[in-house]
Amino acid sequence: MKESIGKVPGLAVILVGQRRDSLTYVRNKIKACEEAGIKSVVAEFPDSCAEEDIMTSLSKFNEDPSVHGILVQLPLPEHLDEEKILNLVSLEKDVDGFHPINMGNLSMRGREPLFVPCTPKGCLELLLRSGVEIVGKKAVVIGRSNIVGLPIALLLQRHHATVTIVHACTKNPERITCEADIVVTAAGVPSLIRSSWLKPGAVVIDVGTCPVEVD
Ligand SMILES: NC(=O)C1=CN([C@@H]2O[C@H](COP(=O)(O)OP(=O)(O)OC[C@H]3O[C@@H](n4cnc5c(N)ncnc54)[C@H](OP(=O)(O)O)[C@@H]3O)[C@@H](O)[C@H]2O)C=CC1
Ligand SMILES: Nc1nc(=O)c2c([nH]1)NC[C@@H]1CN(c3ccc(C(=O)N[C@@H](CCC(=O)O)C(=O)O)cc3)C=[N+]21
Repeated sequence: MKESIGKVPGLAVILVGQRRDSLTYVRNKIKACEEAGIKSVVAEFPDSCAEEDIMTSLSKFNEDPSVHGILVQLPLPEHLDEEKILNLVSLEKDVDGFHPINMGNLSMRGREPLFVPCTPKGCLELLLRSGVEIVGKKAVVIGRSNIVGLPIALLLQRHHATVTIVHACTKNPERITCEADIVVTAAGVPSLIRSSWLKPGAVVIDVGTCPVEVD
């Protein structure tokens, strides 16, 4: 990085609590940073920490010129106000793309967000690099979370697909998915999609990961 852009980019990660999945994801991110020549720092807080502690740490990262990107690992413990915390992340450092202004710009025509959430961006990239036509196609996204389902749906719409979102309250989801040319599923429910849910030849991306017990 230093050689190619003359600077060492810095990533700051805020990690609250000891969730096993979060620890794994953060470890993977740090490893990816090392491989890419990005300097990373992790600010770790106990589950019981005060909101103020996180806000103070975030403000420091916002002002630190050696930090170019900030990630707040989600989910946060219940007692913390996710909205308040994510709102404080500087727009220019919001590499997750979770700030409401970045999400808002993603959803508006003619606007460009500074960052797009990485998993949705990866899904779109996968479709584009695989030569899947998106314009005018029927796409169904299963899940509407802020970090996966919603931004994927918005991205597909930006690429001129006709998008339907299926969620936990959707009646007869099978009838909707079986008409889709493209299905992106991110519900976190294993074995939700059966073959009868899909049109032959449909392109399917399964974003979901689900831990299963093996003996
Ligand atoms: N590979 C990757 O990079 C990533 C993978 N993931 C994985 O993707 C999955 C989704 O993650 P995330 O979006 O954070 O999860 P959330 O739990 O926040 O959201 C799940 C979504 O799925 C919907 N849903 C739940 N059950 C059903 C159902 N039976 N039928 C239809 N829709 C349903 C929910 O609907 P409702 O809104 O109505 O409750 C909700 O919108 C998880 O398995 C997660 O591990 C997540 C991030 C990155
Ligand atoms: N601020 C924030 N940003 C996130 O990007 C974010 C988050 N919070 N909270 C939780 C979700 C979940 N998430 C995943 C990332 C990678 C895999 C992934 O790569 N899974 C590997 C396995 C990884 C492993 O277990 O070693 C796989 O499916 O092959 C899954 C899920 C990111 N999230």
